[in-house]
Amino acid sequence: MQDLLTRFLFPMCPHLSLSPPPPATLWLLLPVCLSVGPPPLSEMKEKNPWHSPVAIIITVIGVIVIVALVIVAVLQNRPLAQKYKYGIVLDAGSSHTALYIYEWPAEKDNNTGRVEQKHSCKVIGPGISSYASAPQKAGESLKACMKEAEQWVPVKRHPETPLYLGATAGMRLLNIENSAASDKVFEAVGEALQKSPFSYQGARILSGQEEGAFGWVTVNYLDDRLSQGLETTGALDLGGASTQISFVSDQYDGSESPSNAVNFRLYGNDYELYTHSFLCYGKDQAQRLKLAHQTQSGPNAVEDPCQHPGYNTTKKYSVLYDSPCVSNRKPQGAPATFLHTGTGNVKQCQDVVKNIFNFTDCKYSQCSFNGVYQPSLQGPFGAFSAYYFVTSFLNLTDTSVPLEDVRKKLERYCATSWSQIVQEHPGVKEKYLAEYCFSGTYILTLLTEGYNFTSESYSNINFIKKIKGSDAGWTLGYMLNLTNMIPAEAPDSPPLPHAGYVSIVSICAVVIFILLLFSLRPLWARHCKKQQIV
Ligand SMILES: Nc1nc2c(ncn2[C@@H]2O[C@H](COP(=O)(O)OP(=O)(O)OP(=O)(O)O)[C@@H](O)[C@H]2O)c(=O)[nH]1
Repeated sequence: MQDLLTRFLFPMCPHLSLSPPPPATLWLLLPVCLSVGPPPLSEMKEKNPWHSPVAIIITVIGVIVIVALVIVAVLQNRPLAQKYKYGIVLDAGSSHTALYIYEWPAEKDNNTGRVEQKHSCKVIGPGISSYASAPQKAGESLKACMKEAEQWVPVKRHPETPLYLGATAGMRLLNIENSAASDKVFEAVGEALQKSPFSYQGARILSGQEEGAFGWVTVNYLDDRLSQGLETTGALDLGGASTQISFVSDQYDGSESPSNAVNFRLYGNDYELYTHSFLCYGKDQAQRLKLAHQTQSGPNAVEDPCQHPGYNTTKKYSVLYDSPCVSNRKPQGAPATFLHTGTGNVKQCQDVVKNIFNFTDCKYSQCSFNGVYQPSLQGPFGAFSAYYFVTSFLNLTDTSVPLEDVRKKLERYCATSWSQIVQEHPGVKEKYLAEYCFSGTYILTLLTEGYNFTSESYSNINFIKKIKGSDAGWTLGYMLNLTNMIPAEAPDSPPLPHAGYVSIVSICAVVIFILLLFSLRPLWARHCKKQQIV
């Protein structure tokens, strides 16, 4: 382009220069050429207005002003080197504890930077509620993950990084059963966490409602539905000891069954959320409920349609009934153990599973089960935790597959002999392998008969583990809430990005310079005439 200007423009404006100026200034000289206009042919060789001091001074000042403006624009709006803040949440669940480290840009105003999961660590051993008889061990069990966290969070950020521990259904049950033991576990856990270099903010039991609501916040935050005010996704969480359902329904304003309502104002939008947590209906406790139903009469042996043919193991009554979910049903005079064998029949398994639900009692306009109000299902749903573990193992995450085909697939899986199942999945823990037939059947029963998903609405469910790299679960929503990371009102966003500011300032500078040259046109004309007279 510069070559073109040198070759074609300057011959057309010979009054500007005897020799072409340096290429970088060609563009700046172009408006001068156009504004001044060519002098009479006779003068072309003798008079060159560019050689006048006025022209040189104006050009130099113009160039300096433009360069200065562009430098100021670039420096003023230069994005700062990215610095991060961190937050840590320990999810003390019934089956195990997991630690999550979250990270977000430090320089964002109003805490509006996007929060992402940086790392997670699975604590070795059972959930903290299992340490009721040896509370110190609950604290010790967290040490390895806490050490890992110290390495993931930069040392200079340690003192300002908040550390929270939230306990769910396992501790809810222990608290019901033995509140003194639950306090001791929290004491031991608190002592261990206070020794960490982070800013420990305390440990507490989340209510079922909080667990459901924060799971819903997590899913919708990660999907950017809250910040953009889009239709929200419902959240289905299946834990070991409890299960949660949370969604927004046009039909629900909190007037019917107000205890299921949670109100949020997020990014300038109001949400009236329906949420319910069913204690004892997590995957592990539901299996206890089912086995308790099967052992009502205290038999020596149980033939279980939810176990594979060929499965057989001896189980203790004392272990099976060691939970507040079933302890009051322990059969009198039962033997110490029973032989648990499998027949692998899904239809019969579903019939047994249905016994743990009460589908008939309902004092509201409509219910899910156990007399709990539930408005009509609405919108898409994200199903996570054990919903995902089980459906992904069984290859059932594709909800566009008709429910009938899903049932047939499960039927074939349950009917497969136990020895074949063990042989085909050498890397999977036997504890999990022994559960998938029951868990798959339980999930289908809970969704269709419990929550009333139909063959049609079933396809609105997405079985998910992570969203954009962060685990789906209540922990992120909990931290966002405690650190006020979601503003109630929509934050003001800068009208332009950095590159936009620089471009606009540069364009304005060039335009001002051209206008300046045009405004000096009469002066140029006089100057040229003077030269002519001389
Ligand atoms: N198959 C399989 N099951 C898992 C895995 N991890 C956890 N589970 C089981 O899935 C169920 C749900 O796990 P979590 O979401 O961690 O539940 P939790 O937090 O312990 O339980 P709650 O306190 O009720 O929330 C439990 O029965 C776990 O034993 C896994 O990797 N594979």
